[in-house]
Amino acid sequence: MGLLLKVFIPLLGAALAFYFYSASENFNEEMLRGKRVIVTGASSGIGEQMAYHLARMEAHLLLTARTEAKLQKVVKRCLELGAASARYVSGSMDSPTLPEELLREAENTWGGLDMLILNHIGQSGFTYFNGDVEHVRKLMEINFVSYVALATAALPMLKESEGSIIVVSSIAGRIGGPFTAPYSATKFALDGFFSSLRQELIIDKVNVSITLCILGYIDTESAVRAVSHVIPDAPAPKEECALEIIRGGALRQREVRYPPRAVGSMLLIRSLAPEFLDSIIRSSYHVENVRRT
Ligand SMILES: NC(=O)C1=CN([C@@H]2O[C@H](COP(=O)(O)OP(=O)(O)OC[C@H]3O[C@@H](n4cnc5c(N)ncnc54)[C@H](OP(=O)(O)O)[C@@H]3O)[C@@H](O)[C@H]2O)C=CC1
Ligand SMILES: C[C@H](CCC(=O)NCCS(=O)(=O)O)[C@H]1CC[C@H]2[C@@H]3C(=O)C[C@@H]4C[C@H](O)CC[C@]4(C)[C@H]3CC[C@]12C
Repeated sequence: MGLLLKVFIPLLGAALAFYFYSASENFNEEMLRGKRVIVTGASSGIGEQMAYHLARMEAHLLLTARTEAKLQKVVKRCLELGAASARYVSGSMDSPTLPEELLREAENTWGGLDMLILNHIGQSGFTYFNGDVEHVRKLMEINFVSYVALATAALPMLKESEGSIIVVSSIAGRIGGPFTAPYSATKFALDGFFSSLRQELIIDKVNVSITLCILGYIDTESAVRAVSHVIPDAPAPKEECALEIIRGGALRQREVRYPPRAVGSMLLIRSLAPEFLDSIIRSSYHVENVRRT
């Protein structure tokens, strides 16, 4: 039984994940040439790396995040890398007016939109839930409600272009591990909303694809800072992660899993033996290093 769980099931998961989600055969970077793409949370981490890949692919870019100075640098680099055009709108996604402002900018500048990449997250710690309900409310607004508002404002243009919505989520949006209760809730909510919306678009014969990205631990500065003292695993590279997200979105896949083996194995074990998975997660963390707030 031990051998079955440790070796066979992860291998089977990896094989199935490879079969269902491998996209390398059909992807061509020219698919993105001249496309009009919005990337949120583009001032750092995975969002920044997606902007650089899209720039090399000669897409038109509209980037957003709060920090103007960082966005200016990312836009400059995108233009050096070959973006067809690159601009930004700065602001916080807890503002209810920013989604419409951003989509108005896309309409005025480009007259349409091909791809909306929803990637930003608000600040949250990796720690025990301390009862701060106001934090949960605010994080829901930034990590979930603003995604809904952005997709809603973008849909008329995406219907016109038969475009794509890419939603960056996490394994924490499928499996509730410890120390991420508010964050995990926002990511579960994304799955519920966008999976339901996908069904409605299909029923209405609207050709707008929705790709949900289920990511494991990635080596962005903020993630490593938050968890490296608790999680001993090596994080996966943000550059490759960013490319896999774009690839999956361009191919209109329902789901992207990255890193595929780790994420696929966890999801498979959870469906077969959820309590066993919970205990593996608890025992693999250095819980003694978790700082209470
Ligand atoms: N790194 C990881 O291990 C994993 C990441 N993910 C997901 O990947 C995505 C990117 O994560 P990652 O690159 O690590 O995150 P980062 O912390 O590196 O980047 C977060 C981005 O969001 C922006 N942001 C933060 N607060 C706000 C706000 N209030 N309004 C608008 N923008 C905001 C930040 O810019 P600024 O501060 O300038 O506003 C930044 O551009 C997220 O959706 C995350 O859930 C999923 C699983 C694992
Ligand atoms: C705690 C991280 C969020 C850090 C943060 O606040 N970022 C915003 C900074 S900013 O406002 O200044 O821009 C979490 C972000 C991603 C999480 C990781 C994840 O989603 C995958 C795993 C899920 C599992 O359930 C727990 C471990 C994870 C590696 C998880 C850890 C917490 C994050 C790094």
